[in-house]
Amino acid sequence: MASPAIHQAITEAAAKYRFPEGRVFEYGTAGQPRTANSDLLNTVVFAVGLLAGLRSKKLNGQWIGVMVTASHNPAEDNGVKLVDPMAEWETYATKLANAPLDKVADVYNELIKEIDIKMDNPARVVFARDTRASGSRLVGILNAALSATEVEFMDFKFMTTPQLHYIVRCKNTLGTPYEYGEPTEQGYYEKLGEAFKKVMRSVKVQGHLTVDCANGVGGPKLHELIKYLPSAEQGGIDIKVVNDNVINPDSLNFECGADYVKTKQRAPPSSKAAPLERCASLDGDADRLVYYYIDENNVFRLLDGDRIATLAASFIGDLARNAGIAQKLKIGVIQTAYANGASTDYIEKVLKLPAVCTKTGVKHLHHAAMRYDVGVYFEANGHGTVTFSENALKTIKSAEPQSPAQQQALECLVGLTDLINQAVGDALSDMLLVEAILAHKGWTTKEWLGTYTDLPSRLVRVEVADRSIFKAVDAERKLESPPGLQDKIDALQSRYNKGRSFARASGTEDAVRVYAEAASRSEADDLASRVANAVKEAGSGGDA
Ligand SMILES: CC(=O)N[C@H]1[C@@H](OP(=O)(O)O)O[C@H](CO)[C@@H](O)[C@@H]1O
Ligand SMILES: [Mg+2]
Repeated sequence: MASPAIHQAITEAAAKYRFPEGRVFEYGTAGQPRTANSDLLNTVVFAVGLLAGLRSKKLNGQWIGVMVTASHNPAEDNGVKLVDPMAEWETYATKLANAPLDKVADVYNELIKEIDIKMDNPARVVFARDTRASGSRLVGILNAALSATEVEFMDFKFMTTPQLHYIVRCKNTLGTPYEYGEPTEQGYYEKLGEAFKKVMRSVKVQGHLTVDCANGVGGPKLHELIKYLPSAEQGGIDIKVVNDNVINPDSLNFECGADYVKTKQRAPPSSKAAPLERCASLDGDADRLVYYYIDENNVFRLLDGDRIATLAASFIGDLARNAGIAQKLKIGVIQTAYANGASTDYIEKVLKLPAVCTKTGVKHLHHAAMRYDVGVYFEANGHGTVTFSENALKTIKSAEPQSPAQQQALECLVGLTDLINQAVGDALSDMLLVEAILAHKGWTTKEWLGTYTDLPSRLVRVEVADRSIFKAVDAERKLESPPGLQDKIDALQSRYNKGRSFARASGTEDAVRVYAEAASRSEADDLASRVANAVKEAGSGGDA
């Protein structure tokens, strides 16, 4: 039980908010309630603050992170993510967030009993926010919840989501053999800068890179990171930062950023990049990254998360072989059903690595990646990273090189384990990884694109009356409900050369997403629209 003083403090603090009438909050794909109107979030953020404290107590005072962001979504949206998501805690969060405000303290007490929390344990929380205007108000609410429950906390102000993950990992490993780094923003830049220098010891980046920061928190943070990187003359990267306006809050994710580029399949209209210039886009909280360029025929060429995954897996595989430790490292690539079929083929047939498909949402990919010594995971939209197991770290760090070539490969691998943010997908760290790999391979984006040819694909959003009737199975590649719809999709896709299509309810939007790919653009479009029609019919109660 909470002390009567805490119970009262919670009730008093909660009395300042108004529960949004008729609203039920749910957890989405990213474990993050998000809403188009940030005013509705007050009570959710308050609940998340209470819960973060409980979670920390449950873990004997481990630091828990809370990030206030709505990522790639419009500027007026906001949301909140817990660093260290745990599936069963999502139900607790839902309970707290949906409790009437005068009952929040009672529900808090019920949870203490249900989760069996020792109230004498310390509770520690760190939080940060992206550049959204509503962020400061929401952080104030977090502050109120944490203060009411006497939780120790640190406000890291503006940060990218991966930076906050980094801080949490550093704080929780401090003084252990797995110490991750200095738990400060500067520590983050220093770690990446040092690691990048190590990985780049024998090579040079060719040409320059233009980075579109979605007018989000990634802009100022990239400017900062650049100070810790070797300059172009020293063999480092010549980075041109664009869309780094955080003064005008409405420009966030507006006609720019990784989500715009991936979904619209085009460069931001503001882009001034010349043909063949290497470009990258981050999303609003800098945990997604995509690359692209305009080719000599003025055609837009996208290098998305699938491409980053295949590039990283191929490079790390080569390094492991060159270092003489390939037999000791089990490498796997984790994707979702949205990965282009050509990338999966390339992973299995050319790289000869296992390709695993999980449900959408990085929490699922991350989990699956941890089953490998080196787990490369990326969503097609550009969110991902590489995880190294304890065994991998030990093998890499203790291997005795038998030749200068082996030594070089080992040093590079050691550098990669520091360069890659193993806590979470991190656009800034992933960008340095891609730049380093291209430099090592001596590749331009054109050669990178040439590794395989994407199958034309189409993603369609279908609005239905009730998306909850669409129940997916088999890593969300098949629907078990509504009855009969999957048979229809199967029949449709079998009519197209290399046809593959699936439908699943979005976890973040009130819609069903339909994906289709096939050998040609017209076939992919046709398949997508037919499956979308079947979904629409089934969703309106018609005969599927
Ligand atoms: C097709 C697609 O890109 N889906 C996205 C989207 O999830 P949905 O459940 O599809 O709405 O948002 C998630 C959170 O950002 C992201 O992890 C996921 O990849
Ligand atoms: Mg994001």
